[in-house]
Amino acid sequence: MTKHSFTIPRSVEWKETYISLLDQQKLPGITEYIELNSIQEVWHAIQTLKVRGAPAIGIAAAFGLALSASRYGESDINSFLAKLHEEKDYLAGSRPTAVNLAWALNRLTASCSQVKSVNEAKTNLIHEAIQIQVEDGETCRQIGQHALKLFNKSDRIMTICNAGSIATARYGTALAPFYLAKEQDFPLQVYACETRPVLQGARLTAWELMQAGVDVTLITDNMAAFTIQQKNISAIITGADRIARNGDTANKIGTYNLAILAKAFEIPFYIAAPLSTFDFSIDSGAEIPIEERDSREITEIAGTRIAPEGIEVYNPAFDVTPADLISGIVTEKGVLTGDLKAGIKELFADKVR
Ligand SMILES: CSC[C@@H](O)[C@@H](O)C(=O)COP(=O)(O)O
Repeated sequence: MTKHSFTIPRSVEWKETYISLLDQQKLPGITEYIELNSIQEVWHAIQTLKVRGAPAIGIAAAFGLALSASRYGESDINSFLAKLHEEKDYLAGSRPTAVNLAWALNRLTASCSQVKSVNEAKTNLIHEAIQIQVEDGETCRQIGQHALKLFNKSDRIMTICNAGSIATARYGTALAPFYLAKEQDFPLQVYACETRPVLQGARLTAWELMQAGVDVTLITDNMAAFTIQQKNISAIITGADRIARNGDTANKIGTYNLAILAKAFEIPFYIAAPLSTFDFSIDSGAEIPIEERDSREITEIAGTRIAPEGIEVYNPAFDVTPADLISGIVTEKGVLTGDLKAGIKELFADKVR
């Protein structure tokens, strides 16, 4: 038993006949679990950010597909698998950027590649979805252990968005070192960017780190440069939604700004992500699909209009940080530094084209 154990609620829970989901849209004011009973409800929950963060999206989708398939009436395995693939494609379309979504769904269909009966397939799907969630918790802890070694006692670290416990099975990716630091009485201070337009930093990172007793200070996104200078920030760490073969990394909009600032201030800029966030099918970040979201995320704050009617809006949810601005990528296998393209190639040696 560690000295400090934290009790951040799980974002997704498998309940056999439904999925229980922490509604991240309502946080921090209301901690509410909703029941998802159909594949359409899972699609909608992902699309509307009730569940968000690359690994958590993958976990929710995996449970959604397993739940839906458990109710298929088909007795013929080929018709069952045809329907499974159709629903997999449907769920994969709920959000385009985080590759963990397709990765988790592919794992589910792969778990049925050798099955002989519908019952066997239904059992495998549920088992695989549970396994994805269990593995992700362990993976995130390993990421945290590797990331923590990058920091010194009393460092002040900046982050953006929420790559925390509720964005994963547990611990998070970029926030995992802060949980482990807390467990080990290793003092660190976190500066969280609020993360416009939908404020994952202010609503979620601030909330979950405070719950865990982590020393966290909230700033608006446009305070980043001044804060790095005034507060002597020693490093920046963020999560990722998709990493290309050359190390270019898509993450929440504003991440690229921070990477440029890190270079200007000569401090390290780290990405923390599991291997499931790497997309070996693409050579560079130019091939990453960037989600554009509803203009009201920008023209409104909490339902109140703040911009003139009729204004043109550009609302990309993610940006791509070029590999040459990234000092290191922390995975469950360790920290990649130097030539990221070569490091990634070695990490995925079995998948090299
Ligand atoms: C461990 S979560 C990693 C990323 O998914 C996270 O940093 C991020 O950008 C999330 O964006 P969101 O739009 O909230 O799903």
